[in-house]
Amino acid sequence: MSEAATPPGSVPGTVFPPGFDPTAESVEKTLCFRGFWAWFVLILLIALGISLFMWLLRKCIQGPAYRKANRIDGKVVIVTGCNTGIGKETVLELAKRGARVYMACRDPGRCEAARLDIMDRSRNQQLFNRTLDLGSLQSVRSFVERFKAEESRLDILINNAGIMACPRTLTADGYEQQFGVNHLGHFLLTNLLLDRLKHSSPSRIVVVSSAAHLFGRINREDLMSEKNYGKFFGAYSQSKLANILFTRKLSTILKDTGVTVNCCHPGVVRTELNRHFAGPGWMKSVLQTGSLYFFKTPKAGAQTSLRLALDPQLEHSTGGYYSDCMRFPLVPWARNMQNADWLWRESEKLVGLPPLEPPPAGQNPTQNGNGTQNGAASGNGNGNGSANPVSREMQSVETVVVNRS
Ligand SMILES: NC(=O)C1=CN([C@@H]2O[C@H](COP(=O)(O)OP(=O)(O)OC[C@H]3O[C@@H](n4cnc5c(N)ncnc54)[C@H](OP(=O)(O)O)[C@@H]3O)[C@@H](O)[C@H]2O)C=CC1
Ligand SMILES: CC1=C(/C=C/C(C)=C/C=C/C(C)=C/C=O)C(C)(C)CCC1
Repeated sequence: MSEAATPPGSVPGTVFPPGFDPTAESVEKTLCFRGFWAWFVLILLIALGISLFMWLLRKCIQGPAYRKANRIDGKVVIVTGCNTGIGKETVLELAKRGARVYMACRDPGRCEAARLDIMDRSRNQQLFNRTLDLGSLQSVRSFVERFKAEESRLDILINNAGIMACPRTLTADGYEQQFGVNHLGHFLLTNLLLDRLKHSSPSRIVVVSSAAHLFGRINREDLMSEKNYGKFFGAYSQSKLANILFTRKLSTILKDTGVTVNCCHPGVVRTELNRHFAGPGWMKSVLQTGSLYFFKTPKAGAQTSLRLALDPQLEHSTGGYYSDCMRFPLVPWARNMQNADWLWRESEKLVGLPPLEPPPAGQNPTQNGNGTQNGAASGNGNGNGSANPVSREMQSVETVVVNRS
């Protein structure tokens, strides 16, 4: 038997099996990554993959932006709670599009700082600093009175202001703070402005609610959370559910008037809404760091409000709930019209507005739904010495022109 041939370059005497080509193998080996470079490339590829994934995830978290370029030159807009957060970004965008914006804030100093900043960035001088404390029905009335003296029209009202998970405190009128500010203050404000909105139709109301409404229930027996106060899952989520029921009821009241009303969840947004967070410092730090990546920016959080306020395609859409600029169906308890009716009547009494509709048969018009007399929740201790704040409001209703036709 003859031995296999020894190819040139191989160690003399080495025996190779038939068909084996050692030159080809050495070429192959030089093409292969090994050692440091192999690891370097592998790690680089993994890092690139992770970065791409994180970039896509962040894009998804930020959600879609309102991209239509329509302008609203000269349109009159009110935005509540807009010295910071989502409200400030909303005003900035509206100002860039030429709106005349009334910035309705509780702290005139903070409002002025925001107004100057927005004027600078938008080159729009038509921004006005107006004081509105939604935790005081008197402040709401004063704001409306001044606004009506200044403007004969109102094209867009954005009920944005909000307070979350604070310790149990009361509004100036003795109502639980979150229900009072997030729902009742806006309820009165909107009702007092309806005549201007109707006069300016087509016009729009945007209500900034929250996905927290999913945890909410309207607690007819304890609307002011006197017996049981849960900061987030009780009072805040109830107030945000109230925002939605208010939107639903108002959309039926405003049918065929040319005034639309929609509500939204802005997403989880990195703002000052957490200011009452009382958890441990380490948790705050973790959230602070995580939120840089996993929360929306205030600008991204403003996009759904902006679409509801601006999109010509939504001119006739009303009564809807939106998130990430899209309409979403509501859970049954957020479209329960019996609850919406009850809450509407109850809110009328609590803010001292005359009833829009007659009370249901068998109910004393001076009684609220849980059988107690009208007025702040009993024993409210409102701290301003007023014995019956709502009856005082009832009186002052007569002094404010309430055109609800
Ligand atoms: N951030 C989030 O993840 C989410 C926010 N939302 C909703 O978005 C809205 C905007 O919140 P966001 O921007 O995040 O929060 P911020 O706390 O950053 O802004 C809230 C605004 O509301 C104002 N405000 C609070 N209380 C009153 C009051 N009594 N009268 C008038 N204005 C008041 C604040 O004024 P001041 O600075 O003077 O206190 C501030 O301007 C709220 O309705 C909130 O419930 C909903 C879901 C998630
Ligand atoms: C505590 C804390 C934060 C977390 C805020 C959270 C968790 C907000 C959630 C808001 C929701 C869910 C609102 C719904 O309406 C921040 C901003 C990261 C800053 C650092 C401290």
